[in-house]
Amino acid sequence: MAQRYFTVTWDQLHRDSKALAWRLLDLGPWKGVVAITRGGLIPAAIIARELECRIIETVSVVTYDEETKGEPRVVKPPAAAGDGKGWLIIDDLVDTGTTAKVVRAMLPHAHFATIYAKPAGKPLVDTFVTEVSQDTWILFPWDTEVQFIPPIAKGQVAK
Ligand SMILES: O=P(O)(O)OC[C@H]1O[C@H](OP(=O)(O)OP(=O)(O)O)[C@H](O)[C@@H]1O
Ligand SMILES: O=c1[nH]c(=O)c2nc[nH]c2[nH]1
Ligand SMILES: [Mg+2]
Repeated sequence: MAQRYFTVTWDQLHRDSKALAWRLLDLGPWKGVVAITRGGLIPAAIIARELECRIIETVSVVTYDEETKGEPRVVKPPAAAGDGKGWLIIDDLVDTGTTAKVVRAMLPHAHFATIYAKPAGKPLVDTFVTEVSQDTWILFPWDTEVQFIPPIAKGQVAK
């Protein structure tokens, strides 16, 4: 179980996705983008828009059920991307690197980019924007809602 949470708003996600696009701009041109569904879909759409890339392929890997990790299952391979040469793979984050390892094996010549990276998965990523600690769980805007939070003084647990 994560020790802390890092909440990402839609605004922040858009900003960080654009920051990633800036880092990728001079590394292209790209034949297309491979989005790792589902978490990579929205970042991939933002990045493809910024890089003026119209070709988007998907690869579906299921590794987690909420915060519980299981064996990675490839539900859909990235058929259009060949061995990955000239293609850009986008995911929202790398955590343990399990998903990245599976996708890299399918597309060994692609460039792998994520918005967020935790230390264990970082060596598997070519380009990322923000590092968070391994014990942090990132909460993405599609998994959360705005809700009432009690004042700090009321919410404190007695020590
Ligand atoms: O580095 P790892 O430990 O493999 O974790 C990272 C992966 O886990 C999440 O996907 P998830 O399996 O939850 O599927 P989803 O994208 O459909 O939510 C996330 O979107 C990454 O793809
Ligand atoms: O929403 C998520 N946040 C995370 O930190 C994470 N790590 C693996 N899979 C994840 N999904
Ligand atoms: Mg995912």
